[in-house]
Amino acid sequence: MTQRLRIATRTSALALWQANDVKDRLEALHPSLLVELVPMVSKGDKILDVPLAKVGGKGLFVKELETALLDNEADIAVHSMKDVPMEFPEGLGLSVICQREDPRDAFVSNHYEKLADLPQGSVVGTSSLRRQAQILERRPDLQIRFLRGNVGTRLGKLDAGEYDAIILAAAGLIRLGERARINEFLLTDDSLPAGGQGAVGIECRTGDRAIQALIAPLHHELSAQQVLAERAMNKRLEGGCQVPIACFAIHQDGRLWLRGLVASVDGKRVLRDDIRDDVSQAEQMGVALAERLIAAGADKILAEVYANA
Ligand SMILES: NCc1[nH]cc(CCC(=O)O)c1CC(=O)O
Repeated sequence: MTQRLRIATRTSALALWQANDVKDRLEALHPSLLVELVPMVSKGDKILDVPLAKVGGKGLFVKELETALLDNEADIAVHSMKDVPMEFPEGLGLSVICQREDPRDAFVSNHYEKLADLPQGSVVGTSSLRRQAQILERRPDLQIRFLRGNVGTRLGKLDAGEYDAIILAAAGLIRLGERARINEFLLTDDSLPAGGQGAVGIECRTGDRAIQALIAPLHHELSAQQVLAERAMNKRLEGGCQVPIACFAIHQDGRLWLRGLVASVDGKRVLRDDIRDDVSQAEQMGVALAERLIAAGADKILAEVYANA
C-alpha cells in the first residue's frame, strides 16, 4: 500500500518553497511515499497593516497549522523556526530541525551597495523591532519605515521607490532565488539575527512514531543545537521575533558560542552579552544568558516595549 504524508504549510511563496523542499527530500528518501501539501492561510498572513508587535499573541503563523495536526488533517507542519513560539499545544512538538540556511540579515537597495553608504536621513524599510533597534543604534539619522508582507511584496515596495533600502533575512531571499538582490550581508555584530532565523523546523504529533521515523533523516543536529540555545534564551525572556531581542549561536572549536541582545526600539539602550559552553549545555546556556541580560536591565527595556506597542 502506498503511504501518504500530508504537510501543513502557509501559502506564502517562502512557506511553499520550504514545504516543497521537505516534500522533495522525503520522496527521494522514501520512493513509495506519496507526499501532499495542505496549504492554509494563517492569522499572521491576514493581518498585514500593523507591526506584529502590535497584533499581540504568540504563534500567529503557526496556530492554524497546529490545529490541522491536532485534527488529523495533516501529519507534519513545516515552519520557519523564527516564527515558532516556545510552547507547543499538548500532543504536538518539534521533531526535526533541518540544516540551517545563511542566518544573516541582508541589506537590499537599488541605489546603495552597503548600509554604510546610505546618506543621512535615508528611509529604511523593516517592521522588525530587532532590526530597527540595531540600525538606529549605529545610524540614528536613518528613518525606519513600516514594511510587512511576503518577501515578494517587500521587494516590490522597494522597487516602487517607497524606500532607499530594506532589510530582510538572507535565507528567504536565497531560497526564493533572489540571492542576486542582496547587496550586503550584514555582519552579525551589526545586526544580530533573531533566534531560529534561517532554520526550518518540522512539527508533528508527539505520539506519531511512524511519521517521526519517516522525517528523522532530515534532522541536522548541529543546527538543532544552535536553535535550542537561541530558543532557550528567547523563552526565558518570553520574547520572539516580534520584540527587539536577538540571539545567535554558532559552533566554535567544538563548543557553542551564543550571543544575545536586548534593545530599546530607538536603539539608544542596547544590552549585549555572550556565553560559551559545551554543546550538551545548549539549553542551560540560553537560560543563563537571558538571566544575565535580565540582571543588566533587559526586563525593564522589554516592559517599555510592550507598554508602547
Ligand atoms: N518573520 C517572517 C519571516 N520568517 C522567516 C523569514 C525568513 C526565513 C528564515 O528565517 O528562515 C521571514 C522573513 C524575513 O525576516 O525577512
